[in-house]
Amino acid sequence: MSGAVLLVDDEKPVRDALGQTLDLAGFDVTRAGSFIEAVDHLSRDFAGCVVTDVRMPGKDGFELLARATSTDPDLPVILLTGEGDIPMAVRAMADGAYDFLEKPCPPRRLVDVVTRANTARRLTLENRALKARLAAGDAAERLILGASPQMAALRDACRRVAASGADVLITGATGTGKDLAARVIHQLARPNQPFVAVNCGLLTADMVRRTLFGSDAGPGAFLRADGGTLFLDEVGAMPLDQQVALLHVLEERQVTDRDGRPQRLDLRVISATHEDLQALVADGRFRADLLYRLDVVRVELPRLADRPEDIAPLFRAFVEEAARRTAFDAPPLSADHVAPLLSHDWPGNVRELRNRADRFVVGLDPSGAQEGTRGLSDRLDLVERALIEEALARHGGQVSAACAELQLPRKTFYDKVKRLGIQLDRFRQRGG
Ligand SMILES: Nc1ncnc2c1ncn2[C@@H]1O[C@H](COP(=O)(O)OP(=O)(O)OP(=O)(O)O)[C@@H](O)[C@H]1O
Repeated sequence: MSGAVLLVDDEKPVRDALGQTLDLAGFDVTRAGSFIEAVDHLSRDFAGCVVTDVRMPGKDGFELLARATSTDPDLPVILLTGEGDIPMAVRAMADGAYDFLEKPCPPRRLVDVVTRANTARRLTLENRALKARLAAGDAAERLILGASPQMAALRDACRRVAASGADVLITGATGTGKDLAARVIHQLARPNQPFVAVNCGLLTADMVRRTLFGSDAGPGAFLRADGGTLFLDEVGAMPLDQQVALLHVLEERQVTDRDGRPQRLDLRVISATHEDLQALVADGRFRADLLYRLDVVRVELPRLADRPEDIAPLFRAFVEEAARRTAFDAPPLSADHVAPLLSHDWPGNVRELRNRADRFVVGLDPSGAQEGTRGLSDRLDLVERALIEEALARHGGQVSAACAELQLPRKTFYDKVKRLGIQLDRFRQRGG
């Protein structure tokens, strides 16, 4: 997990001693006795750093530095210098050397410098991979992570559904990615158009009516989503009388505006539920005709525990993302961290895994592996930020609703948003 080191020194005893120190510190060490032996290992995706002696018979360490920087200017090269070589080594820093170490080098210093170099290297490679993914893939590829067959099938399903224009029902347990799948379908089919999300589970009957059809406060979600996508989350919680009204709009594809004039709608409706709608129909809590109308195309999301091969890669991706978001370093992940993830059954699915990654990055991991590496105020900031962001997400970015839920005066809320670097825009519903 600590990364690779290409260790180059012509003197075997030095190579052995330094190599052993690095082995013990957990690095994956490749040893080379000369420039010629070393060059074959240099590549643009080498996942670590080079530690090379300066003085070697034949081509020396400076020539290896030149070759490494021409292969990849971001590959860290650490020079091992004798006493007389320091002025040259200092000049070599200007030519792109990462650092230099004077021989004999204390093990602790060697490990520190290599750890720093490899952290920088990991970030470089991650950024490159992210940029490549962003440049290469469509929204399904960019946003839906996971190499399991179920996730490949989900990406395909989103593409097919997007191309079809049909209304969609997304089913799956909490945190499996229903909201994400809806946004991906929208992005693939109607990018740059409004995406309006209504969470039927959070609203009273009267609020559902006003949110969907409008009120004195403004036009309803149908009109706001016109041209784009209306996402009805937790549709199983919709009150029965609103189900009738919804069915009517879905069939007629028109609503009346505030002046009572009929307006034709061009939008896709995506509904989502974690409930068994058929069972709700049997219970008399959901209309069979509405279910039939919503369920034109169905996308089912698998539980995380049913695709265990995705758990560790997703956790890594979320740790890296949390590190970028919080400006904390991503702590190294060892097998000790990954094993408990695989034995857990993840009732909260991907959301739970993502929250666990957030806690891991700030040292609140339940294994205690990172305990003590962050100060108390850093940890409290993260908890505060998570609670505020969750409230904003729940209320579609509406500050007054988030303040009410968190019982915070508006000014205090804005002070915290500023201090914690929360971007309110991220939570505002487009078109909403
Ligand atoms: N395959 C995936 N790749 C990347 N992120 C994912 C994936 N699946 C889910 N997520 C992330 O997990 C979190 C939960 O997903 P989401 O909100 O879409 O779940 P949900 O099924 O709508 O949950 P709920 O039913 O509780 O509303 C989000 O942060 C989402 O981006």
